[in-house]
Amino acid sequence: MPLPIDVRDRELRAPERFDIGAEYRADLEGILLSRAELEDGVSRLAAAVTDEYRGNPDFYPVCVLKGAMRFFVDLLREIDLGVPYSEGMVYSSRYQSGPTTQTPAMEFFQEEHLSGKDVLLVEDVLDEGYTLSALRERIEAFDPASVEIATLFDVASNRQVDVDPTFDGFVLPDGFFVGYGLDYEERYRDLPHLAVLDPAVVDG
Ligand SMILES: O=P(O)(O)OC[C@H]1O[C@H](OP(=O)(O)OP(=O)(O)O)[C@H](O)[C@@H]1O
Repeated sequence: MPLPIDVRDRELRAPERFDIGAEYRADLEGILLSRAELEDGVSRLAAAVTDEYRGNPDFYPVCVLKGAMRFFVDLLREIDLGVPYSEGMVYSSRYQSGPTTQTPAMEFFQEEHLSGKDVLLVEDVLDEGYTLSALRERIEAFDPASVEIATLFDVASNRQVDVDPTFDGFVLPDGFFVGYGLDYEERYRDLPHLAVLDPAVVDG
């Protein structure tokens, strides 16, 4: 199956059918992608990234914290370029206490290492696009050789600014997703599946 995998029309499955605790199940409307389906998507992305960067010591994957942490580790575990390369990370958040901002708060680690590198921004979800647009602009100021994007999830219908991923895992419908790094008020990142949160949890 070619990437991205479009799951916009897929039906949710009942949380009771999955190996998750009752404390979680009560808060979920349903499961869109199981752990096994996520693993398969990550493997396909890893193969595509490997094909593109094989033998390139300037490959510089950057983890966009915190949401992409799990995806980043799982992706890199399956990438073997045959040469040593280095890795970076950036903390980025649009959702500080207070209203959502278009420009994320961001903090790079070792941004001087970006110069001359073939940067791959590794993101859990590309939604409105403000985050990756701002990150890319900031990275370009450090004179990298190239900047590409790998996202596991893509809510393409929500895009507000022009950002296209080079490596795109799953195209999602609009919805409030949690799991595999995605959170609601910092909870549910640890859920191994991708689920839709029950609106009652958000509405209180
Ligand atoms: O395309 P956008 O509409 O800008 O949204 C996508 C961003 O939102 C989430 O991060 P968030 O700011 O919630 O921080 P987190 O990674 O710590 O959850 C997600 O991890 C992306 O970085």
